[in-house]
Amino acid sequence: MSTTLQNDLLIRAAFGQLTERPPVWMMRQAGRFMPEYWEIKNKYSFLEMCKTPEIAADVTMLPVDLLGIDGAILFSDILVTAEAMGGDLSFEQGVGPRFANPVRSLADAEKLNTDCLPKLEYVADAIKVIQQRLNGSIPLIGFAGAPFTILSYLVEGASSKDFKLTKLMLNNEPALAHKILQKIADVTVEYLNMQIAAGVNAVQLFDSWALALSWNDYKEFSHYYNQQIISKLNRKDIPVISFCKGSSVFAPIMAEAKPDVISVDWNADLKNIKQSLPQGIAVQGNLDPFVLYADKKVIREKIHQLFERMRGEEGFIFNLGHGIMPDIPFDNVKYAIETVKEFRY
Ligand SMILES: Cc1c2[nH]c(c1CCC(=O)O)Cc1[nH]c(c(CCC(=O)O)c1C)Cc1[nH]c(c(CCC(=O)O)c1C)Cc1[nH]c(c(C)c1CCC(=O)O)C2
Repeated sequence: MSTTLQNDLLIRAAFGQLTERPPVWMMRQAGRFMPEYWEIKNKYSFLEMCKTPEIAADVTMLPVDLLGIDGAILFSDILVTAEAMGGDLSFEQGVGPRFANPVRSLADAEKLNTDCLPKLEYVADAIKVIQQRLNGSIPLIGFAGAPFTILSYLVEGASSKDFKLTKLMLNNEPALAHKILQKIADVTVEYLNMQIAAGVNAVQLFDSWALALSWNDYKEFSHYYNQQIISKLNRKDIPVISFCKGSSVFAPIMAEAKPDVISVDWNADLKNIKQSLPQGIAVQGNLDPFVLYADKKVIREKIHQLFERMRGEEGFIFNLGHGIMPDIPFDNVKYAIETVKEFRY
């Protein structure tokens, strides 16, 4: 697939090559910071948008057409796997995701359905529509949520600041947590392989809230499952990107799962992380997204600072350390992308 792309910078960098400039895409690049997103969002609910392939494709294409990024990311959400497994999911304005039936007991866990791939068929359909629209221009990145992060939403029933109930389960009922995590991992393998079969050019595993875990808990409740998933993907020429908040600390463990790319939050020095990893693993990141609120002069300086630090490093994809916030000015995002694209090593 990658050999036929007009712009394969992202794929080359993901496979550890030195590129003429860093490829750029941004987590949450199709979202509320774009007025054009709201034009669509005002007409449909978020889940309707995800589940209607033509609409998911329209939203996926917004940053492609308006920002000129080097990679498109499928418009969907990490929580669709949990919904397909039986989670009663809704997204409320200003509240975020909610599961009306949180999973907190063995009986709840047993109800989770792992035979749910047909319910996610709309994602494969969306991928096919998006690939027609992209028409070989840039790679399409598919994704899924990692089991620990999905578990946290299923247990808490909503976004959480401290993951109190989730950690209580890990500590008091580890066997229950493992039962749920294994079910999520099994679904995630099938789901990502479905996305690969439908035509994505790369996949990213989002373990956004791994940051909440201690070193040992990360190994036991997160890494163990991420490694299983990554080892079971039909990767061939499809690079696998592993993202978590906490990667500044967990990168050495993440590397053991053998992803092609580790996506790094903004706490660490990216070159130090890169050089500490086994040969051949690429890095993605790691601009603090809050920089995008600043003056353009500052945005430019911080991007160039990162690039100078990464000069000569093979396998570097520019991205943020986490997603774009909804109130970041569109103009600043566009400026940041132009700044990356003008740069040459
Ligand atoms: C934790 C997480 C979620 N979803 C996701 C993560 C992991 C990435 C991260 O850590 O930011 C991943 C995600 N969510 C969305 C995408 C689409 C592609 C992209 O542009 O990156 C991706 C890759 C769309 C979305 N997912 C959501 C929106 C906003 C929906 C709306 O319009 O109200 C979008 C565009 C809703 C969502 N979905 C989720 C939350 C917490 C929320 C509400 C809070 C928030 O908006 O940040 C769960």
